[in-house]
Amino acid sequence: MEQHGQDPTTRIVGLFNESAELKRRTGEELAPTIVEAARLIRETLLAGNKVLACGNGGSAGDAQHFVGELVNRFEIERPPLPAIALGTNPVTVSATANDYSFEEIYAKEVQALGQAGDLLMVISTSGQSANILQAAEAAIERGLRLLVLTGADGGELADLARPEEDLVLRVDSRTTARIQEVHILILHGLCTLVDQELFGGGA
Ligand SMILES: O=C(CO)[C@@H](O)[C@H](O)[C@H](O)[C@H](O)COP(=O)(O)O
Ligand SMILES: [Zn+2]
Repeated sequence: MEQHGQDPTTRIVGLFNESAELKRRTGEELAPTIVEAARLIRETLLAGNKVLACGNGGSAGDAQHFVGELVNRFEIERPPLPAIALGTNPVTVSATANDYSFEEIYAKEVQALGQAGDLLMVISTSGQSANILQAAEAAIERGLRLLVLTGADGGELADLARPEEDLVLRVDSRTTARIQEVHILILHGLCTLVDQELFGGGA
């Protein structure tokens, strides 16, 4: 809810309350689906496959953050897990965007790196970013499964997800920043469950 015209301190307290309320509500709505998403990640890794992740702007950072925690570690000592954040090589991204289109930057990497059985995590608060939609389409074509983190009404991205194979975690808000704040909590929840269910650990 927009609350302009307030003094800055009140505005900031309002932001914290809005974020906390959305987190509380999303936890109640999505906890079982987050548990299923962790199962999808676990099945992918146990089958010897890997996780790819992508997003734009802040969500690109979220994809990289999550991958960092899989490859390094989260809360316990455990072996590194195979995960790759897409879009992190400026040479690949600029060449693809320049020679083809910005819409293809992630799809090309999915075609290059994705193998049947891998999981592609796509993060888009609107569910409408063209490069993310093309990545999801390329993943489906190559036999990957999708884990969709989105917001708003899920956009075309949520519609691409197949009920039997993919999972959608949709945060029920229209504000990009608030959705991203909840996405980060979801990602940390997934890390905790991966630690716990694959290695018997976690705080
Ligand atoms: O971090 C933020 C806003 O908090 C921005 O960088 C935001 O991620 C960008 O505008 C993205 O391009 C939005 O894309 P999407 O989430 O709609 O796919
Ligand atoms: Zn941001």
